[in-house]
Amino acid sequence: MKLALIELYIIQMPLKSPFLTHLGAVTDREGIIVKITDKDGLTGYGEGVAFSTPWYTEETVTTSLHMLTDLLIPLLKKQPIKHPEEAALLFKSIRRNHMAKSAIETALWDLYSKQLSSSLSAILGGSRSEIASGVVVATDSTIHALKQIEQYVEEGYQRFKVKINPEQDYAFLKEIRKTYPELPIMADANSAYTLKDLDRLKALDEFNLLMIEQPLAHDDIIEHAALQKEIKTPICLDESIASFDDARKAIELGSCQVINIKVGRVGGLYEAKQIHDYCFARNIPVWCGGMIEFGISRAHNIALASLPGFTIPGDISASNRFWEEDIILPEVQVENGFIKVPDSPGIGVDINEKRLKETLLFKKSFRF
Ligand SMILES: O=C(O)CCC(=O)c1ccccc1C(=O)O
Ligand SMILES: [Mg+2]
Repeated sequence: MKLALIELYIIQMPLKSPFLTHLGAVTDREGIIVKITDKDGLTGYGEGVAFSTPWYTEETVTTSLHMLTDLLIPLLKKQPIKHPEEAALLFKSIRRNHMAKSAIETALWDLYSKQLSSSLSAILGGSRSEIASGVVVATDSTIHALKQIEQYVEEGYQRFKVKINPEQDYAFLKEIRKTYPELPIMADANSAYTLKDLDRLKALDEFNLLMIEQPLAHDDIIEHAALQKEIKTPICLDESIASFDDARKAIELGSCQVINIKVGRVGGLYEAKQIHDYCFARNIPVWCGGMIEFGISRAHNIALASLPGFTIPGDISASNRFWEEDIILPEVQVENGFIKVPDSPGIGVDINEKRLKETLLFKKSFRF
């Protein structure tokens, strides 16, 4: 792919309002932007979606920076590649560190698509010109949740996800269902329960949720299979699926009926597409998860979600859901509940250089 330069930017931005789960609050988002320039001056962008602390997965911004600087970029320097898939396979010689790998692998996909003057959506096999948009409500107050849902309904979102835990589940959902009996609602527990909570979880069946996401441990697929036999609500796995093999095993075991595919969590677009293809062939719906990310990662998610198996609106909301001003131009916009899939080369958005500069903490360059 004739790489000439890789630049890493660490940026930081406050969220418009805190994102609360039982695992803690996200008020400020740090992230890594990867820019790869080839010998013809074409550029590809990727984003590292690890958080500042390891509350969601084991990676952090600092571990990602270490992996990129000391291992992944040196690997790419040593081994020239012709296609992003070769990078994905090359990176398998390093265990896990999926978000670090994805940061650079996604930049290679953007660059590769631009080298072919094709949209990333087309390169991945996308079949949709627009994707349905869903949004997440993450608060510890029922009143606030109702207000947010009201606003998001007005903005046209097509699927609503609320965060739940044993302190905020039955009564919380009952209140929401009272106002919105028919709304497409799902709940995400981020591993707040164990099998001891079986009765609590069974009780949620009455709310007709689209699905319940990751109720049990972040690394479990055995107990989720046991739980799925006991509850009617479909289980969707997020944290438990870190790879294609994890997805295959979870489906074989009956641990879930739906999969949330996050590019960063599974190590890049190659792995994400493999999971999609496997699920699509078996009629298992998938949707694209979110990481409170900036526009570069959102743009990659939009391309991925244009694939035919993404039949449920994902956590791909507008730039203005989290940010006063995003780092891409144009920003991600939701119109009548849909986001347009760009047909211009690559991810189809430009970097907002002014915003990048304003939010920049640190920059590092690697010449090839
Ligand atoms: O809309 C988004 O970007 C994020 C949605 C979200 O729920 C989330 C955000 C950060 C970390 C984990 C999760 C999750 O899906 O569990
Ligand atoms: Mg989740």
